[in-house]
Amino acid sequence: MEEAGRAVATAAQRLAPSGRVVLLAGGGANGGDALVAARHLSVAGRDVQVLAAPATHPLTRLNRRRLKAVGVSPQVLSPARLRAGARGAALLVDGLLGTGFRAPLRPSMEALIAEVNAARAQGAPVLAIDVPSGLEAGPARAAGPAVQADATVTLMGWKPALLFGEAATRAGAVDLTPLSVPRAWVAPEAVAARLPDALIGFWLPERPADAHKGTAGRVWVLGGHPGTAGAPVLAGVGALRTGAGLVTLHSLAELPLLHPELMVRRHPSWPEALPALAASGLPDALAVGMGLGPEAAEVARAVLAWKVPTVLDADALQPDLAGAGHDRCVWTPHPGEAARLLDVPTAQVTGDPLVSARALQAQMGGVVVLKGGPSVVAWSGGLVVARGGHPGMATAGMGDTLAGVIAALLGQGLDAARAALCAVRLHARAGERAAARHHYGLVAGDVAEELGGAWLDLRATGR
Ligand SMILES: NC(=O)C1=CN([C@@H]2O[C@H](COP(=O)(O)OP(=O)(O)OC[C@H]3O[C@@H](n4cnc5c(N)ncnc54)[C@H](OP(=O)(O)O)[C@@H]3O)[C@@H](O)[C@H]2O)[C@@H](O)CC1
Ligand SMILES: Nc1ncnc2c1ncn2[C@@H]1O[C@H](COP(=O)(O)OP(=O)(O)O)[C@@H](O)[C@H]1O
Repeated sequence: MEEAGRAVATAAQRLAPSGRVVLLAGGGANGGDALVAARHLSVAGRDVQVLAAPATHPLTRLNRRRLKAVGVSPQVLSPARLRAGARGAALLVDGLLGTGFRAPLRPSMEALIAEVNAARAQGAPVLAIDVPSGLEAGPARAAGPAVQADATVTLMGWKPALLFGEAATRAGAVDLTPLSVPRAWVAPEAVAARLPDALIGFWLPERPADAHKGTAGRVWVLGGHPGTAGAPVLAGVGALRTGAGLVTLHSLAELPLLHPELMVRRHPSWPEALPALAASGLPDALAVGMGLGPEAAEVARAVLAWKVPTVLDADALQPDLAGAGHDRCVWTPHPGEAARLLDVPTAQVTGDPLVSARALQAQMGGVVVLKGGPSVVAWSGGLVVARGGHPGMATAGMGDTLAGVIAALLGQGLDAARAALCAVRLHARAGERAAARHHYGLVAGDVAEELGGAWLDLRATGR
């Protein structure tokens, strides 16, 4: 609590370097963090006003005494006092409710939260401690009445509510403060790891000066069907723009020859094509499913038996492939496809993407990328929530490009988990770059064009 409160005080100093700081302390440990912050701010010479509920947590009681010892006496917390105190305040610090909050909100607390939001509307910025009050830390569901913060200092780990859905917009800019506490103390809500760009940049493969197209990864894309013939092309371009040396598209459909760098082979039927392909020498990686149509599950089952590093996307994401995955395969469902695999409503997937991603990984094996804004990567050793991306990426074909990016990294020798983690971040970074030019008008091809630049951005942070 001491470390947490000090981090909150530091953030408060940064957000409001002068003026009166009003700190709101609930009865639990979240309120205790606010009391510690108030002490540090007061000792630093800041004008602080503390409105506190009766303390129920022993450390919160202790920190109330410590605060009094430096000459600050908390006032009783009430909506009227909050309204009066917020007038002219440089900053409101919300320590009403943290991870101990369980919905539904009691009316007395709802009135306080309404006052905080009214004060913010009048111009007082709000800094939330751990999670904005009124948000349950765990689920990613839409918030009921909750504090709208400008910034949040979250403690120990990212809470799902700060990452997904409408609730995440309540937190403003989030800063993570890791605390030096035993792992066992980390609240179960604080499970979502986010990888630094520097680590992704470090993992991206370097190639020697004498590299040639045969050493930069041979990738096959199996997909396309009349009406969805563009999907494998987008995956192929994604693979090329991620550095794959040789990319061949295999399809029963006639594919648009928009990119002469892509090799295209049209086959009469999959039952004829698959044995011939296997006999011709397997590639370093493959992506299967993009626009492939009704035969996708059978094609996917056949190629999984090849044990080549494989991305399974779109039509290849079928429940009857459960358990057919191997440790070099990556499944890339969006929430609708994830719901089909898990046989649950889509809202259940989007309501708890972390739990859904774990369940999918257990069901399908290998690595799962549950796509969205943001995406979740799950493998047997961990779970990571990706950074970045842009809402302009919500457009058809974006996932096809990602499948190609993953395949290219698999083909360049990354293991499945690292290929997925690097690809998702590369794709998101490329989306951010493309959005700077195209905003909501960006299309999958624009993202592919930015993949090289995104790679350089990430590598610059990683070396
Ligand atoms: N774990 C650690 O190591 C560390 C944890 N840390 C901090 O502890 C925080 C968690 O603290 P916590 O567990 O004491 O709970 P907390 O968020 O203060 O909520 C309890 C209060 O909420 C109230 N309340 C609950 N539901 C309600 C409702 N529906 N409607 C209205 N009120 C409701 C409940 O009231 P009661 O039920 O007691 O009347 C009680 O007053 C965490 O977020 C972080 O900030 C840091 O110090 C770092 C180390
Ligand atoms: N709002 C967003 N923020 C960040 N990334 C997004 C957002 N919307 C979509 N994406 C990304 O775009 C891709 C969409 O994939 P998908 O739905 O499979 O597209 P398609 O099936 O049309 O190819 C995913 O990688 C997803 O993470």
